Parts: sequence; structure tokens; C-alpha cells
Amino acid sequence: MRSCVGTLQAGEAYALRSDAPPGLLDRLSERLALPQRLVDRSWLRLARILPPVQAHAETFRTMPDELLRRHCLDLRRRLKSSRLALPVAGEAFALIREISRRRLGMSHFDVQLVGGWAMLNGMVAEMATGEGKTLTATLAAGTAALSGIPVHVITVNDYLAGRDAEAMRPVYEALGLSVGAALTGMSDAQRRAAYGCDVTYTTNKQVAFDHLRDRIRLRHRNSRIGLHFLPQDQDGLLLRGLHFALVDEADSVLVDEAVTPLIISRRGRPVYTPDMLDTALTTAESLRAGRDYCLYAERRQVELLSDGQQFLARWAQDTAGLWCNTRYREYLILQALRALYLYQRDRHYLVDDGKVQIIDEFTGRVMPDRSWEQGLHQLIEAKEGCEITGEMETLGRISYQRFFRRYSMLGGMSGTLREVAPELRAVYELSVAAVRPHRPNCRRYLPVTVVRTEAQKWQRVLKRIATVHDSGRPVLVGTRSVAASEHLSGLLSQAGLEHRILNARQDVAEAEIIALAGQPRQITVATNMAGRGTDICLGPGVADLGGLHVIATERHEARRIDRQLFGRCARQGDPGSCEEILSLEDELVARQLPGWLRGLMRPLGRPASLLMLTLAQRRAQRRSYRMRLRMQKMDEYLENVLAFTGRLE
Ligand SMILES: Nc1ncnc2c1ncn2[C@@H]1O[C@H](COP(=O)(O)OP(=O)(O)OP(=O)(O)O)[C@@H](O)[C@H]1O
Repeated sequence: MRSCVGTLQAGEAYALRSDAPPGLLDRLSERLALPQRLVDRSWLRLARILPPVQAHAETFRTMPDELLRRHCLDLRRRLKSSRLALPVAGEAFALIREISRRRLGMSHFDVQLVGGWAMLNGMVAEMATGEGKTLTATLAAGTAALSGIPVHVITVNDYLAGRDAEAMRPVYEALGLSVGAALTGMSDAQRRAAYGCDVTYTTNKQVAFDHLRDRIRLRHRNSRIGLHFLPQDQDGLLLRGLHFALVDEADSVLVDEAVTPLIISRRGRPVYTPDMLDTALTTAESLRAGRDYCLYAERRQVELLSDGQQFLARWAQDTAGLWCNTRYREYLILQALRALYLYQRDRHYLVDDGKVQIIDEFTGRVMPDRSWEQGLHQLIEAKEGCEITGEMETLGRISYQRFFRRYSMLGGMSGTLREVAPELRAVYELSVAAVRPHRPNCRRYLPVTVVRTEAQKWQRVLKRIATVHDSGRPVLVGTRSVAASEHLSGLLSQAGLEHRILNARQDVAEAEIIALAGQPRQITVATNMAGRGTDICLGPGVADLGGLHVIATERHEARRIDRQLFGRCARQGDPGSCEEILSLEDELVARQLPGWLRGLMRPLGRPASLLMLTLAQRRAQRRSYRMRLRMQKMDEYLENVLAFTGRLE
């Protein structure tokens, strides 16, 4: 086996592609392109991988292990010289398939071969949830790595990255390839070793931060020539450059998460004293909504009205110091209003061990290193009675859009890509290939239930859980916040229904909870942590009873995320069912639709309620899209401005 550690050598290039933003034509095509047009035409072209794989299948099947290993060495040489051309790549796919059959007991299906070929050709493969993307990725990652290209397999969280690296390790090792995982909490040396492997499993946050750290270290040699001739002492670098990235859950990583720039910062001294923060909070509390200020929950913004400004001006006459400065005073009070009314404990953040920890809205996990900017974090700390930390000072900044454009080769996969196909094309020059399912999907969608109040909703949910539980089937209930999952857990305990709960507060036993979630009569309540990527295997006899039943208790900002939750059931042709039990008091509706519209439509019954929910979701999706565009423009602006004043990485 090859050595696992291969840090960057002096004189070796730190591979990087130009990250120039897309031009006018790309933007135009994003506006005009219909998702379907981008998606479907590729199937026939991609299916050309099947004949060469079949041609080698029989030979490899009868080859003893030792001979297969020797053949592997020969193939590596030919892959390098052929630059991943179809016949040799087909042979590599056949070899990986045979090794996977021997080591994992799973032989890639034809549709997975097509998916793997799409990824190797720089496309994102849309394969339905449960179609086996983890195994499919070994084809593209293994073939590229055999040809000498370092591969990063990138996913959304540490649990999935670690799980996939371990699950697929036997295949890579039998191919003579080293495999590592670069995860949160590892030392620099451990992560460097992981990036030195032929195939590295990691998360988008980890790899982008590590690249940003490298760039900060290389700040004085940002030119492409400078990166080609690294001096001897550059062994402090973590990565070997950005060669080939295979992005799992590509819509989440490349689209949803692209609204937040990655910032490396260092904790500075506190800007505000605890007294100042307390004063800001008590003064903000004495203002009245509607008269002094207006809350815009969907944008998480507050506007100070003229009555509020006058009230603060009068109040400031009796104070001293910075409060006498109008701009400063109004700014801090606005931040205090946001901290008080727009950021909720157990929904947007947790208080753990006396610290405020932000919850990632998409993954449901805590982000231990993150903090809000411009006094907001400190105001929330004061609100919760925590110790006040210092403000963060920015050392380096990069957007995901810019980061992923720097890979020499980019491919990916997800179950939910259609809606974002034009955006992927315009921003990353990626096309989507729709891969057919291996077996027809047996998922049953039960009718949506919409009730008026939250209390009614939880009663319905409880009733449904009890009914499905009595039938012997396992149930997975998805909630949008830690608070909601704990509320439902309380109700279940009162009703004497044994259950398990998976959320940002209780993530230690994640693998064990997931392993049990498909067993007969099991009830699992989970936030988004049990969304993407989670593979719930059915226990004995469960398929005969109808498989896993999924209940969604709230809609997400994007329909794609709801579909990911439904995708936990009915995988690989298994039976399974899902339903939504929603209320008109759910946050999505309250945030996205004005009160008058909700009042007008409420008496009109179920069709109007459903329409409201769809409208609310559409508005939220459009808003996120606009935010991403703004983020991209901001990125371009910063790049232009900093070209004169010094770069931020
Ligand atoms: N070729 C195969 N033969 C047998 N089982 C397979 C094969 N491919 C995948 N599986 C099984 O199918 C299940 C689903 O696989 P996996 O979790 O990779 O799906 P996925 O497409 O990544 O799902 P999601 O979209 O939810 O992330 C796993 O239990 C896996 O072992």
C-alpha cells in the first residue's frame, strides 16, 4: 500500500484554477435556461461507459485477488498516460466494481456506473435519495486517484464524512490507494496527513477553511507563478492544492450554504462593556413594537421609527458617553432589538456550558467556531446571562462560490438538483445529469394535513405516531428546531410512548440512533440532522409491514430540504410512506406572508391553506436566491476593491 502521508514537496505546484466570476453570457443563460433542458440530454452520452465495463466484467470476476492487484498497478500507469479516456476509465470502473463486490458485498448497478461517469466528466449527478451515491462516488474518486489526481470527497457534515471514509476504505485499500478523513477537531498534523492521502473525505467547511488558512500563509505569493515554485519551508501548508472535488449533497453545499462567506477570525478585545450591553437591552425592551420600531422577521432586520428615535434622543439627555452619539446609540439599540426578538434560543442558538453556540439552519448542527458580528453575539450573550466574549477580527475571507471555482476538476451528486440546475451552470459551469433509479420508487405520499394552530398540529402528530407505532412500523418525525423536537418529546413521554431524540443538543449517539431508527415500532424525533445523507436500514420484517413512515411537522425554506427528509424512507426499492402535518402558525407562513393575507385566506379551508404554504415557500426560495446573488456581487466588489488595497486572503 502507498504511504498515507504525502505533504507538499518543494517545487511541487499548489494546484489552483482561476476563480474568476462567471461572465455576462453565463448570467444570461442562467436567466433563460430551463432546468429540464440542462438535465436530460446527457443520458445517452453518459451510458457509453457501460460497454467497456461489461467487456471487462467477466475477466475480472474470475481473476484471483493477487492477479487483480497486479492488474491494478498496470492500470494506474495506463490511466495516467490516457488522461481518463473512456476505454481505460471503463476498465477502471469494472475493476472497482469487482473489488467492491468482493470487499463490501455490493456490486455497482448500471445506473451507478452512469452516475460515476457523469461525475468524472465534471457534472453533478442527480440520483434519487437512497440510490447509493456513497458507493457511486468510489468509481469517480477511485479512477481519478488511480490516475494520480488527489481527490477530495466533500460532504455536509463530519458524521457523513467519517462514516463514508470508513465504509468505503476496504475498496480504496484493495486498489492500493490511501484514504483519510479531515474532520473538525483534528490537529493540523492529522488533517495534513488526511489531505496527503490519495482520497480525502471531508466537509465543505473544513476544506474551505483549511484552504483559506493556506492562502493566508501564502499571502505574499498569491500570483500563479508564486504558487508553482514553493520554497523548501512550505511544509506548513495543509493541502496539496485543489485538484478534483466530488461534492456530495451538491445543492446544499454549492447553493444553500453559499449565502454565508467563510471568515477566519481571531478573538479581539471586547468592544462593549457588560454595562453597555445591559443598558442597550433594557432600553430596547422599553420600546414598543409598531410605534417605536418595526420588525422584519423574514430578513431578520429591524427599522427604528421616528417615535423610537425621538424616545431615544430624550432618553440620551440623561445619559453620558457614547450614548450621546445618535448613530452609535441607534445602531446598538437596533442590534439589541434583533437580539431580543429575532434570535431565539433553541432555534437559532443553544446555550451550552455558559456559551452561546449558533445552530446551522440547514444541517441542524451547532457551529462551535462561529459567532455573529457587530455586537449581536455579545448582546445575545448578555441576554442569556453568559460571559461576554470579545469581537472577532477578520483575518481572511472567501465565498464558497469562489472556493469551488478554484478546483481544477469539479463534480458532484445529490438527490435534489433539478431546481438549482441553472444556478449551478451559471456559477460553477456545472451541468446536471439526471440518473435513472435502479428500481422503481415505492414511496407513498399521504395527503397533507393542515390545521389552524400549533397545539392542534402536535395533537395530530401524536395521534399519527401512535397509530403507526401500533401497526409495528418505525416512525421518523422531522422537526425544524431543537425546541420543537423537545416539545414533541415531552408530549410523547406524557403519552407513554418510548422514543429517541436526535438534535444539536444530543448528537453524541447519532450513529446508534440512526442504526435503531429502522427497527420495528421505533419512534425517532429528529431535526435536520437526520435529513440529508442519513441511511436508515430497515429491521427484520419491517418491509412486510410497509417500511419506515416519515412525518414532517413543518416545511423548510426550500422544497428540496423537505424532499430530503421524505427520502429517508423507501430507499433502494423498499416500501415506505411519508406525510406532512402542518399548521398555519408555522414559522414559514408567519414570516413570509403578511397578516392580512393570512387572515383573508384562513376561513377558506384546506385548498387555501395549502396555497398559502406553497406561496410562503416560494417567497422564501426567491429571497434566498436574491441573497446568494447579493453575496456574489459583494464578493466581486471586494475582489475589485481589494485588488488595490490588499487581498483578504
Ligand atoms: N450496488 C448496491 N448494491 C447493494 N446495496 C447498495 C448498492 N448501492 C447502495 N446500496 C445500499 O443502499 C443504501 C443507500 O445508500 P446511500 O446512503 O449511499 O444512498 P444515497 O443515495 O447517498 O442517499 P441520500 O440521498 O439519502 O444521501 C445503503 O444502505 C447502501 O448500502
